[in-house]
Amino acid sequence: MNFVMDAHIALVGLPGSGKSTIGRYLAKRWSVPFVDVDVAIEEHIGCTIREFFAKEGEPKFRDVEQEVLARLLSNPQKMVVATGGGAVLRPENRQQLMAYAQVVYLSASPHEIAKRLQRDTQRPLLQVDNPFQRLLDLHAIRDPFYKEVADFVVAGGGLSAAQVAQRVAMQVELGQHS
Ligand SMILES: Nc1ncnc2c1ncn2[C@@H]1O[C@H](COP(=O)(O)OP(=O)(O)OP(=O)(O)O)[C@@H](O)[C@H]1O
Ligand SMILES: O=C(O)C1=C[C@@H](O)[C@@H](O)[C@H](O)C1
Ligand SMILES: [Mg+2]
Repeated sequence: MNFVMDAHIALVGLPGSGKSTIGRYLAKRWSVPFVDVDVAIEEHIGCTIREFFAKEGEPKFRDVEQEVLARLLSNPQKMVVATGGGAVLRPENRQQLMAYAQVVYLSASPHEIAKRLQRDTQRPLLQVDNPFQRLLDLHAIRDPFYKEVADFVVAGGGLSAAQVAQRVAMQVELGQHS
């Protein structure tokens, strides 16, 4: 594919919206590195995010997330970056994303995500009695932030991950030529 990335491509969206899955596909398509901020954070802290949440709490996690995200975005090598679902909560992160990346919001309904993640045990914020209600609450708070930072919003309702990835690729590649 003859597409030259002049900025990082960052994916934002709720937990389970497909950032890691679709990010990997895009990086392969464009032959650039893929970085999952959650994985980079786990390398930095030396344990899982779930363990870190339990030991240190969410505010400390957000400090680490901010530091790791800023470091990754300052890399001159252009990459596809899957952000953590809550990265947009901090204004500093929103500014960094808007300054150093083209941002794609993978918009998916809480209902669809709840179905996808029925058996998930790794996402600390969803280990509650009613994960669907939690997703509704997260969506209400975060949707305006995701939209604020996004250059593109791609809705994935009823599409497979491969189809969503295809849509994102088209939007970004067309955007470069418009
Ligand atoms: N469009 C889609 N249709 C169906 N399943 C999907 C779609 N996108 C992702 N999935 C599946 O949903 C699950 C969650 O996707 P993924 O881990 O990529 O989300 P994420 O946005 O990276 O989540 P997190 O913020 O928690 O890291 C995976 O099992 C993935 O295969
Ligand atoms: O939605 C969130 O706040 C989070 C999502 C994950 O990607 C991780 O960054 C962490 O579990 C927090
Ligand atoms: Mg992920």
